[in-house]
Amino acid sequence: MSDNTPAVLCQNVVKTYDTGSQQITALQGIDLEVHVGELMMLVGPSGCGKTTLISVIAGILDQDSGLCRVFGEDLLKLKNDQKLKFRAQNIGFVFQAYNLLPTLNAAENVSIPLIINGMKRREAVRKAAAVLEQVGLGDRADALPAQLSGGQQQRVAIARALIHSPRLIVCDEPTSALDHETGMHVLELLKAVAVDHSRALVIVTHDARIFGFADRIAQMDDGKIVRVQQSQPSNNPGRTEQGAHDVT
Ligand SMILES: Nc1ncnc2c1ncn2[C@@H]1O[C@H](COP(=O)(O)OP(=O)(O)OP(=O)(O)O)[C@@H](O)[C@H]1O
Repeated sequence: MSDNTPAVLCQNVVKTYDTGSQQITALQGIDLEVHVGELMMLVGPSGCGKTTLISVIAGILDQDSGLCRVFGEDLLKLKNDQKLKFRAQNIGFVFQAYNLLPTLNAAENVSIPLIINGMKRREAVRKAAAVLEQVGLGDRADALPAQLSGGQQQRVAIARALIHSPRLIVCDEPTSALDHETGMHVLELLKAVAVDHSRALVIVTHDARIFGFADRIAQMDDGKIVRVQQSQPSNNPGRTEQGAHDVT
């Protein structure tokens, strides 16, 4: 990988879902580049393809055509076990529905990426408790997902995406269940990771309160990227999109 290899490179990415009765083209030729050290937000109306796009980027879904590379790696070209390994080492994903394992407690859920990457269970759970502390859940490490509120489950999911220090973190609506203060804290944590300069973040959001954390904002509509805006530096991350301006 050369120094200027982007964290994410999508070229003419197309994805169609076949439901049997109909075909839905969710991505209609996406071109997108996310730089290393960048926090890119993806915004757009419901159903425009945001979750589909980040699922392709994270190697959870295969595109039908077009190119998608993550840190120079074309995930479509990897065999299944290689792809799983690449994802486990390099990508953290925060799902919209959190996807926590119901029979594992918070610390055990957060420890999963470390265990997949070969760490001993006891050490992984100990590290997980420390990351839970960072997201304000130090006292809920033993709780099962069903014993946690939606916002607490969301923070467990965020801790799980961060724990193995992946180079790419992809989040689907990471603040949807969080109050203002907790949402800002979580974004500060995520942003601090991206500022590391060897990593990148892609965040799907409808939450105007967090637009100010973005370096750039990509606007999607009907399966396409229609605009990419540079976010202006601001000391007020709670500002809205009016503060962004077009990149030309
Ligand atoms: N598994 C699936 N099978 C069939 N169609 C799907 C599937 N997943 C998504 N779609 C369709 O693909 C299109 C894009 O969906 P997607 O979830 O990517 O949009 P989105 O922008 O993330 O929406 P939202 O903001 O509501 O989460 C929609 O028309 C949706 O109905």
